[in-house]
Amino acid sequence: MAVFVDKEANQFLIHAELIASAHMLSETVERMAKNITTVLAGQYPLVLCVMSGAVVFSGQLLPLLHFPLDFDYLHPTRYNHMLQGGVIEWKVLPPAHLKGRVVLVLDDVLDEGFTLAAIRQRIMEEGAKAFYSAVLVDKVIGKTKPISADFIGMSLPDRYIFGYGMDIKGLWRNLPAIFALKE
Ligand SMILES: O=P(O)(O)OC[C@H]1O[C@H](OP(=O)(O)OP(=O)(O)O)[C@H](O)[C@@H]1O
Ligand code: HPA
Repeated sequence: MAVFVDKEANQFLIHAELIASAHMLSETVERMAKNITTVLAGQYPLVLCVMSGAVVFSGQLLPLLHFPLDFDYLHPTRYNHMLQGGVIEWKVLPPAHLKGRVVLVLDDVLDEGFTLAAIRQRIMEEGAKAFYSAVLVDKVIGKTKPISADFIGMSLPDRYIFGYGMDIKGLWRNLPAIFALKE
């Protein structure tokens, strides 16, 4: 099993192209933290990490937000180890203590936008006072999306990306940079 996984994982890396380096990502997250601070400092927001893809982004961003906040997570999934999205399945729903709060949702990638739109709908239905979203990557897909993010790290072309929290068939969330398969 481990040998088979190693082989598949190495094949992905051999055919990968660097899209955003660790240095570029750290500068991007610093800039986002400044923008988020300008808008949300003093509002005691509830910050929600969208598991699993936003785990690295959230972990890097949080220590740069120097104001009081609460932190929790939610887990919808739509890709489930596939390269194309399907129906949204809620593995973990947004927490009940969001009622009356200013909520900031952190996600790794805004692709077709269905996941973030479903998250916003659920959070507003549960009684949040205001909804903000920050995405590390906004993909340029040439189609109108059902939602746009309030804070965007970088726009990238419509290619499947992985690393920095994002998986390719469940693998390589642990890479420190963002890669895409060579075209
Ligand atoms: O804009 P969309 O096309 O809806 O896609 C974006 C969502 O897809 C990914 O999650 P995924 O379903 O892969 O869950 P995971 O992070 O647990 O793998 C990603 O983390 C976003 O939340
Ligand atoms: O390009 C992607 N990479 C990883 N996860 C994703 N979820 C939507 N698009 C992507």
